[in-house]
Amino acid sequence: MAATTTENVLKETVQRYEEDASDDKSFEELGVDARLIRALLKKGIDKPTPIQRVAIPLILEGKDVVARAKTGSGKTFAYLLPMLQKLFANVDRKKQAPNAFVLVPTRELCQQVYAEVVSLIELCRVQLKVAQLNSNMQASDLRAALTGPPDILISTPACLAKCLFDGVLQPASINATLETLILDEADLLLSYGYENDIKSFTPHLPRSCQCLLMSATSSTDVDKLKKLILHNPFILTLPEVGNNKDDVIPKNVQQFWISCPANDKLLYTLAVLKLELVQKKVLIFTNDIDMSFRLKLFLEKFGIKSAVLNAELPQNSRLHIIEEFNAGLFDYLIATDVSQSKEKDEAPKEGKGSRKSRKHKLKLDSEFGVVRGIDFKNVFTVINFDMPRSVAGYVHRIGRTGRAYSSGASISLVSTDEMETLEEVKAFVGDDENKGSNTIVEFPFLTKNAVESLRYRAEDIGKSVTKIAVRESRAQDLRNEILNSEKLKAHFESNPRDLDLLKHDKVLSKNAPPSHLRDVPNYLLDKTTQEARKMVKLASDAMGNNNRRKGFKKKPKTGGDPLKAISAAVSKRSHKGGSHNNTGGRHKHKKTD
Ligand SMILES: Nc1ncnc2c1ncn2[C@@H]1O[C@H](COP(=O)(O)OP(=O)(O)OP(=O)(O)O)[C@@H](O)[C@H]1O
Repeated sequence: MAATTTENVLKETVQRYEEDASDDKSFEELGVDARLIRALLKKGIDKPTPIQRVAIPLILEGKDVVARAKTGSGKTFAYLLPMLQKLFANVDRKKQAPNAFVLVPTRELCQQVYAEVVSLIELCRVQLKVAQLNSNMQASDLRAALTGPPDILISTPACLAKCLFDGVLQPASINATLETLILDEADLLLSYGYENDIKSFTPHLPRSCQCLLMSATSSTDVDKLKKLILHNPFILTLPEVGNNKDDVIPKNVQQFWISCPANDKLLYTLAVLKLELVQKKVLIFTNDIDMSFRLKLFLEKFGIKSAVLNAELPQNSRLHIIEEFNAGLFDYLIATDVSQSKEKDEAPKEGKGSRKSRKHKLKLDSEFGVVRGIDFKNVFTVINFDMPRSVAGYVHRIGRTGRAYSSGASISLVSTDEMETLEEVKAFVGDDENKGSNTIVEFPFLTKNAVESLRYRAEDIGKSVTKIAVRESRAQDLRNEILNSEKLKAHFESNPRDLDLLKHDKVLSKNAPPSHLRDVPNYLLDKTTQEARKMVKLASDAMGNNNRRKGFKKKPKTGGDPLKAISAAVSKRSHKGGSHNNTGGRHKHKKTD
């Protein structure tokens, strides 16, 4: 009976907050500290996202919160802002352990959250110390990082467990000091094999510790964690305020698919990119590392430079590739989230905490960490060169675009073998064109003629990218990146902000790409294609892509719908009698080549 009453009270309060979320409340009205508001403004952020509107006041009131909101909805600031605000008010210099733990599933995410916290602290000019740990660190390094101790600790659960096991952190100090525990990407923590690690510190959490659990999707794992850590939390489910709860893909992402024979995927990718039918930056997903190199070598021959990102690369390189891509130093990134394809088939059975199963999971996990939860900045287009094997994988991939208030598009190349997955995706997101956004529809801009006009060149070049060439470049890239990684390690210790040291989109082909393949002559383009590429260029302008590159976040004039942006651009053009100042979305920014 008592439980039901508590539940009712919680439900009512959440309902009240969710109603508030649909208001256009400012950060100030949410009670956010003026220093943090100024810091956000410097980052180009002036109004909260729905999840921030609901979660921030609850967290500031000291409530335990479980927040589930779609990818890219701003969950990180939803917990970081109140966490920092709490620390601003109460810096305890005599403590024996950090006041706040932020636990995330991968090292990439540790780095991402760490960078965000450090940047907020610097912009606010407050004296808070943050430490980031990873399981590669020796006990002496861990001890050094925890000397002080820092106010905030960002780590994976495994590394925190290691600190406890090695006596680097004392359970009693945690019990005496910890005020806030945050589990970010909570839907992934258990599947990454961290259950025992989490169980190793939960007994030491003080009762007064505020616990927050953030996730993009709901799962039994999130429920399990909830039971393990939280008592009577406020459950916030905000896929879209007040809408269908399964609606986890941002509305501002236009989803397309193209039916395409498996053997023609290189050709179709070339057509979409070379004919400029999509806006940059572009993140391309493959299920296979060899295929990512094949695609890279192939595109190189046509003057399209790209970088590859996969779990095989050393950690420092991976972080640096993401930083460079985010900084706009190259436009095409080919990522392989291999384990996503293995997830269904190979993941060990749940609940087996054995060393063997942990090891196996961690291997998969490091691969998974390449993509899940990573905040790739200003990606406009996601291309599924290979279809992901699960709908959840699809949701997370597509979630790399359309972050916060920006818009984006996705194109999935679907072979006959992959039709089943497409059907599952369609069943999940819908495919009714009349329903407008948030459905997956056939890509309207790529004509058969346009594809065929490139076939001869593509097949010719495709043949030259042999298995041996792929293997050699993969090995070469790995050697380069291992070398880079060492340089990076040394360099970043003294210049953590320097991005310009190394290039990741280097050409790997032994022979320079033939110059005649760089441009597509106009006679090869049919009328529809010429119109489509003009529209994409204009849309790119209309959506302020040039500004985004410089780090501004500009809300699209068309409310975030790229197709609307296209029509807006077209009508603007016809209004001006066809003359316009066409910068064409081709950004003039410094590249590292
Ligand atoms: N209020 C805001 N206005 C504009 N941009 C924002 C706002 N809040 C966050 N962002 C930006 O939106 C992007 C996505 O935010 P974040 O990484 O927190 O999303 P997320 O919900 O954690 O996504 P995922 O589930 O994929 O990890 C980031 O680049 C962040 O800087």
